[in-house]
Amino acid sequence: MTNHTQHQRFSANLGFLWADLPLPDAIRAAKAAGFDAVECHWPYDTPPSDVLAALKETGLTMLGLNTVRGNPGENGLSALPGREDEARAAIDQALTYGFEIGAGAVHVMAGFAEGPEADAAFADNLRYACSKAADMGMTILIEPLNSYDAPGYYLKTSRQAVTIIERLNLPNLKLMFDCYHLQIMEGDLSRRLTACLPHIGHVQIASVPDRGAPDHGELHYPHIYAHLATLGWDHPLGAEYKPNGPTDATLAWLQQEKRT
Ligand SMILES: O=C(O)C(=O)[C@@H](O)CO
Ligand SMILES: [Mg+2]
Repeated sequence: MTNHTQHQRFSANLGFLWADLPLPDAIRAAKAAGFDAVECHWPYDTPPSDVLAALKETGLTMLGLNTVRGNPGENGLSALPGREDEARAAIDQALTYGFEIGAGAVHVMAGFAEGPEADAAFADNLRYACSKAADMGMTILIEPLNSYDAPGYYLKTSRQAVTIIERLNLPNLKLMFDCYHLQIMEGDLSRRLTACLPHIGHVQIASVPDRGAPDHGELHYPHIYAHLATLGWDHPLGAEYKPNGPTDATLAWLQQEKRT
């Protein structure tokens, strides 16, 4: 039973939802299912004109996309010392593609790294990304990932991300608050959402610990939705979960939220 009055809106993360469909068809499927927006991971194999056509046809907005991960086994380039040229090429690629399809944000992926040289590389690459993104009216997101799924990933906690955001003090540098990752790493999500709110650019959801639909597991999402409503959060929440079957068969939670 939900207890919130303000409806949250939801964005389908097409990196996971309808991942078996070509991206334009996944956008159409998200619209048919009742999502309010879409987001993706790595759309680069699809011509941006095809994505744009599907967005126009459905009236949905693509909220964001990721920079490429790099070589096989890598998970981003921007905190890797000595890889600045590749990191910036990845940032340029994401911003150009994102701008063309009207996406508001690019998630700059840090990669597997640690230590002072990684800190410096990440800061320099974020300054570069934010300056270019500002010229395009876009936001740069950084996202802590949990250490079970991404052991050794540079960004591990919201605390670390907020420290970077506050130190760099760039108006278009924001936190991707993925409830799934942050529940695993830090918990205390209600207080953490409140504390991080000024720095949050996007919120994502999935069940914990299995990263399924947000209707089971250790997080009670109706509470999170209500809490976000009290904080005045009104951007669509990114449904970034791994369907345990055909995506359309996993959407009871969305239909329930639309009914409340
Ligand atoms: O894994 C996540 O969570 C994401 O949001 C991806 O964009 C990063 O792999
Ligand atoms: Mg995420």
